[in-house]
Amino acid sequence: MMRSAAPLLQLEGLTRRFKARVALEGLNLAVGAGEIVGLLGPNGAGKSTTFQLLAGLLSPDSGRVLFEGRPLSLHDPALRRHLGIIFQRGSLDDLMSARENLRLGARLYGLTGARAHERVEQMLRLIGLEDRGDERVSTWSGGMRRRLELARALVHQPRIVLMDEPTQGLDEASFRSFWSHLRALRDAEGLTVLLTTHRADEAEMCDRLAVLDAGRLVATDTPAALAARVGGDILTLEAREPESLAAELRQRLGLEARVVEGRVQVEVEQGHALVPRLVEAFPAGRLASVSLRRPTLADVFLQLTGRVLGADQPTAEPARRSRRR
Ligand SMILES: Nc1ncnc2c1ncn2[C@@H]1O[C@H](COP(=O)(O)OP(=O)(O)OP(=O)(O)O)[C@@H](O)[C@H]1O
Repeated sequence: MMRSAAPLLQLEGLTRRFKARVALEGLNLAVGAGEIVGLLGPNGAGKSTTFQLLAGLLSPDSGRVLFEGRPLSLHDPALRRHLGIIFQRGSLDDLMSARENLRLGARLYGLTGARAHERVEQMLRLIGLEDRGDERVSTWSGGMRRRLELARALVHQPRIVLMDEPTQGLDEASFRSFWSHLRALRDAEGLTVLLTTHRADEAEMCDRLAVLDAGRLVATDTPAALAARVGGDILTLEAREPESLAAELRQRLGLEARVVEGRVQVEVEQGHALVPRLVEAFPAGRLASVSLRRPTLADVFLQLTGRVLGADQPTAEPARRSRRR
């Protein structure tokens, strides 16, 4: 499918405070037609606030949202019908079947009769649940429900779908299945997607990411370009006394070592060359294990903000020099 770079959705200087607390500070972001863009950040970064501003559940203190260059007002149904929304808590009616949920979704947007029927069946097929459509959704697994949420958000054929933490709580298999259906729908319907996430694996699936930290945009780029900002490899060392090991790595070997969630982490150019040196420098009693891997988006986030993605607290090493670039 061809993707155009012209922005379908534009966020301009979006700012929202809750009393003295700034939840979002001057967010600028353009989302092109056909793109899957992820807002990535830990708890409290401002993702849900952004989502609520877009969904029309909150109004901004300043800034605006444009859809195809036109300001998106909270109460303009003509524009709002171009949006499909998946809330974090979900909006399915448990007492209804999947088909009934989809029909209700269609009716809310004025889609009835044969056209509604056709669209409901098409959506059930696209999410691979056409055989289960008459079952009550209360009996369904979390993964099946999330796929149905997706179908329900898209039943009126919106141009863009907003999803707040769409795969929260899903296991690996359901996560994969949700994303393969989302991609298929994007290709089949020319859909544009803006989602929030604090999962590094989900962020990897997006075409482009906007990294948020404490209400501010700290980077926007493709996942690959962001990952490339962390040069080389990530070495993770397990030790009984991680803090003292990190200090020694810094002093003796001049490495940029930090403690992340109880393990020592080092970012190095040539990880495999360093492993034997480490094993030699530190006797077996001090070093329980050494592992080497390529950087993930969680490492990128740590480098950009000094914070662990998915955690509420700063890393256990506040004294380290700031790595904000
Ligand atoms: N209704 C509200 N009243 C007061 N403070 C709020 C409100 N909503 C959000 N905040 C604050 O604004 C900041 C941003 O919150 P937001 O919910 O947007 O973060 P988030 O990135 O979505 O986090 P999470 O992943 O936990 O949902 C936080 O400090 C939060 O406490």
